[in-house]
Amino acid sequence: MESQTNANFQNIIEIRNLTTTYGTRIIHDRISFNIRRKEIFALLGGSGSGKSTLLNTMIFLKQPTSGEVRILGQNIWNLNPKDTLQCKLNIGVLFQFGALFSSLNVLENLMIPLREWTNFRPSDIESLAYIWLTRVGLKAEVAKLYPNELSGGMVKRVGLARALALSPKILFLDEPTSGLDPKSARHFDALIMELRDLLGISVVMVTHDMESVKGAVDRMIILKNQKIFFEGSVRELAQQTQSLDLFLYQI
Ligand SMILES: Nc1ncnc2c1ncn2[C@@H]1O[C@H](COP(=O)(O)OP(=O)(O)OP(=O)(O)O)[C@@H](O)[C@H]1O
Repeated sequence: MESQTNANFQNIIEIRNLTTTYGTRIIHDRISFNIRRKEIFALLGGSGSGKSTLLNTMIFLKQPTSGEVRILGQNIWNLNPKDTLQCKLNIGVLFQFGALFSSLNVLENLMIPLREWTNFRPSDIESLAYIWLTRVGLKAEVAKLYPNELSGGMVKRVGLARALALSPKILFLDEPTSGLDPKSARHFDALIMELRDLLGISVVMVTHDMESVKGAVDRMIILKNQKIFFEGSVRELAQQTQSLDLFLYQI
């Protein structure tokens, strides 16, 4: 029997024989891999290798042609509407450009999911929004600013706070450090690791940032020619290649 939230599952996500297509074009050809609880997992590969498409199959944006995406034991593309909604509450997504509403200030942006999905009192929603703001390393004064008044790093942090607002079990990040200077990018990596430890979440990210891969990622897959070219840790990859740096930068 499928369990909805079996806390003992070692694999929080299981991809089984997954094939995705656009029209007649095959992007992934029967790929399988697992993502474990509390790990930071990267989807890597060259431009056009299908990283975003794969991420999209896990966040309800792209239906696979065949195969399964199992999250917490459930085949997510085979759920009834009520279970789909419940499953969506287990995931938080930070899109590449933050996806903040430009006409709303930071506090209002953060309160959106809490207003929509909880019955909390307005004063509690506001307090929670402030707590998340602090958790992602932003000061309370930032609450009143509008997105166009924020730096790139701050936009990412607000987007992160909003993705975490409903306490999801899995956080999906699309190119989290793109557009950030190297110092901000490493701070963002450190924040992701800290939040993973603090909240016990699993993190799945699409990235081109090889410093993130080397510094923050536990395991990864590398996509190539519709298949998984490599699956494992940075250390395992290093054992298979003469120059890890050269290899990673050539992906
Ligand atoms: N909506 C779509 N319709 C048709 N083809 C698409 C669509 N989205 C992506 N593709 C194609 O599917 C392939 C994989 O795209 P995808 O965006 O998943 O790759 P990616 O690895 O994330 O690329 P990048 O690193 O450049 O962002 C590409 O050839 C792309 O042109």
